[in-house]
Amino acid sequence: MSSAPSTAREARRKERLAAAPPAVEVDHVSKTFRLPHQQFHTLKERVLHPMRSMTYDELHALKDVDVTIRQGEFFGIVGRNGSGKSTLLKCLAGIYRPDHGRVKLHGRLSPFIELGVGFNPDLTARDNVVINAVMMGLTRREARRAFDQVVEFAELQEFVDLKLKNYSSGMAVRLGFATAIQVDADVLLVDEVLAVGDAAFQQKCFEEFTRLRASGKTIVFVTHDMAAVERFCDRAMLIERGDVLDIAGPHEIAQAYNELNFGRLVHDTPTEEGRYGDQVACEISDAWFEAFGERVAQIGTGTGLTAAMRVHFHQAVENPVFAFTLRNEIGHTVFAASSEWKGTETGSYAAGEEAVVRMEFHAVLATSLYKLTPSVARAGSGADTMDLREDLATLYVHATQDTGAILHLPYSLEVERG
Ligand SMILES: Nc1ncnc2c1ncn2[C@@H]1O[C@H](COP(=O)(O)OP(=O)(O)OP(=O)(O)O)[C@@H](O)[C@H]1O
Repeated sequence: MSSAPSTAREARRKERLAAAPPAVEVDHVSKTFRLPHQQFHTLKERVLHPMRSMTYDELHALKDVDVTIRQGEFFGIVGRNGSGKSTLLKCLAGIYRPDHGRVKLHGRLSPFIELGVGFNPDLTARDNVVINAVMMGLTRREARRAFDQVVEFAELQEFVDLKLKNYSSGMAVRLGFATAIQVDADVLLVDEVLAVGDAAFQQKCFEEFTRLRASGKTIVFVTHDMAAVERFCDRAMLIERGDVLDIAGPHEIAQAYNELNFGRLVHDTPTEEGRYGDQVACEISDAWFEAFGERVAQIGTGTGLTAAMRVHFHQAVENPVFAFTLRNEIGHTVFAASSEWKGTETGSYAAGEEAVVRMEFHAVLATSLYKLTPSVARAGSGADTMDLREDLATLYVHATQDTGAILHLPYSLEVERG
C-alpha cells in the first residue's frame, strides 16, 4: 500500500512545512474558568446570602500553551475528555479571549467548532448556510450555489427547511463541517467531525481531508480517532488537564495518547509467560498490526486491517500451520484464523529461513484494546505447537458509537408499515 514514491513525497512535504511561514501562532496562552460555588436562582436568595457569590473554584483549562502551526500543516490536537482541546480551538477562533498570552492568525479562518457556533438556531439550515457563506465573503449567488454542495455533502437534503434548533447534534455537526469546507479559507478549525457520522460519512470526511491536505490548507483538527491522526496529521499535540504533554509526529502522539488511556500496554515487551511450544524448530520473533500499509497501534472500527507475524526457522519444516487469535480487553476471543482452516499450503522452509505471515480482515470491532496471539504448529492432526506467544501485539480500536456489543457488523435496516 505505502510505496517509495509516497514516502519521498511525504519527506518533501516535511521539508516544505519546516520552511513554511506560520499560519497560527499560539503564544503562551492560558485560560481559566471561574466556577462559582453557589448560584442564585432568586432575588431572595441573593439578598439573604450576599457573600455567597464571592467564592468560586478556578479551573485552569489551558496552561501556557505555546505552539506555532505552519502554513499547509495538518495539525492534530488530542487529549482525554475535558483536557482543554475545544477551549484551545475556541481561543484560536476568537470565541474565548485568553487570560494570558495571545493568538495570532495569518490568513482567513473557517472555524467549525461545534453545534451552534456561527449558526442561528431559529433559522432554517438553508438560511444559516447562505448567511454564513455571505459572511465569509461569498456573493449571494455564490452562496446559493455553495448551499447545494453543502447539503449534498452533509446528506441533509430532506432537512434543509427545518430550523436548526430541531436538528440532532450529529446533523448540526455535519452541516457545520460541510459549510466550513465550502468556504475558501486558509485555516480550518475542525472539532470531532468523525465522531458524528456513520462509516460512509467518515469515509467522505477522509476524502475531504486528503483533498484539503493536498491543496495546502492549514488544518487544526481535534479528534479522539488516533487512526485519523496517524493517517493525516503532520504533527500533533497531546494535552492533559490544560498542560501540553508533547508536540511531536503523529505516530508518537497517538502512542502517547494510547498509553495515557491504557497504561503502557502497547508495544510492551511480552513476558515469557504465555509462551507455549519448545521453539526448537522455529520461533515467532515479532507480531504486529498494519493498516494503510503501515504498522498501527490504533485504528477506527471498520478499517481494513492486517495481523502479521514473523517466524524464524531453526530446522526444516514442511507446511507449518500459522494461526492467529484476537482477544478483547475482557479476554473474549473475538476472532480466530488459521492457514489449516483456510486450506492454505504454506510451503517448505529450510533452517535459517524466515516467513512473514499476513492475515487481512475487516476490523468490524467495538471499542476495546485487542491482543493478538500468533502461533505456529506442525501440520497433521492434533495441535503440535512449535511456538505460541500470547498477546504479542496490541491494538486499540475506536468505534464512534458505543453499542455495548463486541462487533460492529455493517447492517441494513428497513421499516415497513405492517
Ligand atoms: N465555558 C466554560 N465554563 C466553565 N468551564 C468550562 C467552560 N468550557 C470548558 N470548561 C471546562 O474546561 C475544561 C476543558 O474543557 P474542553 O471542552 O476544552 O475539553 P475537551 O478536551 O474539548 O473535552 P472533550 O473531549 O470532552 O470535548 C473542562 O473541565 C470543562 O468542563
